[in-house]
Amino acid sequence: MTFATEPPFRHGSPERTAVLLVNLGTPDAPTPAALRRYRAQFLGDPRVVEIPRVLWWLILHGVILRVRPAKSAKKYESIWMPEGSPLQVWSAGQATLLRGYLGERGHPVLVRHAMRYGNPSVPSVLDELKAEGATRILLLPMYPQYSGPTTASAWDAVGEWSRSVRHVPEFRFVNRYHDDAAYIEALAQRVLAHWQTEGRGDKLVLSFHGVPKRTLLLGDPYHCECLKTARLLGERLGLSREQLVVTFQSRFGKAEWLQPYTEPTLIELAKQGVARVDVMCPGFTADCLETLEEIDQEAREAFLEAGGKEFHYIPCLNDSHPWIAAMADIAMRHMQGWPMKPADASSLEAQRQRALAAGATD
Ligand SMILES: C=CC1=C(C)c2cc3[nH]c(cc4nc(cc5[nH]c(cc1n2)c(C)c5CCC(=O)O)C(CCC(=O)O)=C4C)c(C)c3C=C
Ligand SMILES: [Fe+2]
Ligand SMILES: [Fe+2]
Repeated sequence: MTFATEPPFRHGSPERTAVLLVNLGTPDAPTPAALRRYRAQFLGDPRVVEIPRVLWWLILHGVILRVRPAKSAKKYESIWMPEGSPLQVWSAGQATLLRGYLGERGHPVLVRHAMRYGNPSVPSVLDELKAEGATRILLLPMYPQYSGPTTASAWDAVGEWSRSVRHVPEFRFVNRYHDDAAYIEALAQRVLAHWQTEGRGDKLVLSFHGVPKRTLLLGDPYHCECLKTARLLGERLGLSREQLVVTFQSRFGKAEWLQPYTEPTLIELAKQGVARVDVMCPGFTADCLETLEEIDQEAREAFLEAGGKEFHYIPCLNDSHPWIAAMADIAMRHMQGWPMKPADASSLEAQRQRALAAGATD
């Protein structure tokens, strides 16, 4: 084991605070080769697929890395934006906007985004932040609900990076904000804005990314946190139990995952005569393959084919003003005790106006 050579320590050298947003990651291009690289890293993580390593290696290299990348590349192609993968585009934008918001609130901090799998990688961004003088780093996951395969896996990457560093920055980790009032309010504003222009559906379907059911039985809090988010959002919107439907999507592999599954539920609703559904994915803070392709394309088609009349997809929080403000609130709360300038409360409305002028959505 060797540690990086670092400039000699000096008292009084500037110390900077940084916020690092971490999301899952996405391929660099919508091609089978890029997909294979991304997936080998993602699906090779023992936090993501919990089966004996030898068995998993055979399945991974035998089937998953050979057969499915071509299929998956076509799906990515259908959602790719001119600037790149939606998850990448939104994540970069969120970091830029958050930097502005925190600066206005008296926290002139470095803000970056990194991906657990793919680029920009967690170690490469931590290297950059350290080179820029960051001695305090807040890790903020773009997953509101904690789970081993997402949140804990991101922290694994931070831990691995630290093992090669001599002077490790002071880290703080936000594990969850599934019940944070500002996050719930940002979701509610997204739904209300949609209802205002499009009217209201018969049901609001909240579709969360699934995990294997086994992880729930082994003590992962993810399922419980998804249900709490849904309950709080339902209460905020004044919805009855009948009007709110919680489902889990993106099942992968043959094992049972959290139920009820999104697409079969939508088909069942259509068959029961539900004419219009509004569908939202509160567990994703940025639109990505799983929302734009799996929900807005595939699930939409399934619902309409089963006799449903109207399918309304409500976009993720992305660059909406209430969401960036919520991120700023959450970050500030976790940075307490770190040196900072006092917040200038009078500039908050001015900040909102500038954010809107700069392209954030309200
Ligand atoms: C939001 C939380 C997420 C959880 C929990 C999660 C668990 C999980 N995912 C897989 C397998 C796949 N996930 C895929 C895509 C994907 N997953 C998340 C988020 C969570 N995953 C996001 C944001 C994305 C989108 C990435 C993008 O590029 O837009 C995929 C598809 C990628 C592909 O190769 O086609 C798979 C497969 C497992 C096994 C798992 C829990 C154990
Ligand atoms: Fe996933
Ligand atoms: Fe999917």
